Amino acid sequence: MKRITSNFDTMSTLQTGPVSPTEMASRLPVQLTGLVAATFTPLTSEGELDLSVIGPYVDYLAERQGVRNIFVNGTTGEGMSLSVEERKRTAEEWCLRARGKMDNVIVHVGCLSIKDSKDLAHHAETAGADGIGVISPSFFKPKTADALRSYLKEVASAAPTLPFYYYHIPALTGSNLLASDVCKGLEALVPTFSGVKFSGTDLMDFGQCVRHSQAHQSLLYGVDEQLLAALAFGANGAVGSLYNYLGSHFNKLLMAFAQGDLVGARALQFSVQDLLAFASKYGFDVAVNKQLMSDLSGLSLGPPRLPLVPCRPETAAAVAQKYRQIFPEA
Ligand SMILES: CC(=O)N[C@@H]([C@@H](O)[C@H](O)[C@H](O)CO)[C@@H](O)CC(=O)C(=O)O
Repeated sequence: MKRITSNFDTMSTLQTGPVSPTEMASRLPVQLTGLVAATFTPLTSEGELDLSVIGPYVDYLAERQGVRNIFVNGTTGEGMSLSVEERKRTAEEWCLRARGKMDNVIVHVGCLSIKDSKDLAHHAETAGADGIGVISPSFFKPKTADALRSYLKEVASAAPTLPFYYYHIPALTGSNLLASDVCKGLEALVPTFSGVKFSGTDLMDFGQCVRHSQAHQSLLYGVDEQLLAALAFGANGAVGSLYNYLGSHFNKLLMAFAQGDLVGARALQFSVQDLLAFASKYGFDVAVNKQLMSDLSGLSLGPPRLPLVPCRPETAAAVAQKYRQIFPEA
């Protein structure tokens, strides 16, 4: 694992007084780029954590999908449905098993209670994570960008050596704050601010995040079926669930885009959209997605946790069949 905390360690020992945001930025680690798989959390059929699957899962991503970064305990990982203790155990196992195999393990630490978020942020640091991500609280929602920035500042302060990513996912948090507003001036409050995980469809907002970002920050897009559009706007990478089983396909898309082959990149993106258009007829959600990943990878990921209900086996089988038809080489 490429530990990217060392610059922060150096930073804290060298620091003798207040450091300007510009100086801080020059000490930050290099950008996170490429694909980041948002991992599922393996559960037993009784709904308990099944940590034994995490080692083989890491190998599958690295060897079969060419994916070298993971985002754990996020939406796909049902982080908000796990207890704090379960989130700690899961994060520890991912960090342990990813060592030497993944470049970055980013741990999502957002909770409804700021105390729990801070506890998880601190824990991620001690567990050896390479970064943390935080969503907006979603029950009492921050009414202003200022309020959310204050919240993010406090959570980030519990992991002062880890790169911090603001995780924008408005459809699930119900927050109507623009990510570009939230990020305005965030580096002055959060010295570790390293970018945004943008799981929204408002490409103007995304464009504004890119436009006002700093060179060391990563703009990671999270709506996999329209990644190509975000690349055109300047995304540095992508975090999403589909990279679990379409990582090698999306790596081709990234390559085609980098080489200026827009026709090729578009064809690769359209085939993903074809799969999603088919799957959405079945109500494609984390439950269906998790079962699909189990079927395609052979990893036993178990059921989702309530309130998500298990996907009917016929549904996952139909989507898996479509996947094999569209991606015969995968
Ligand atoms: C709402 C949702 O689950 N979005 C996914 C996407 O990867 C999504 O599954 C994909 O674009 C298919 O719609 C990610 O943005 C979520 C994510 O990165 C995470 O698990 O934290």
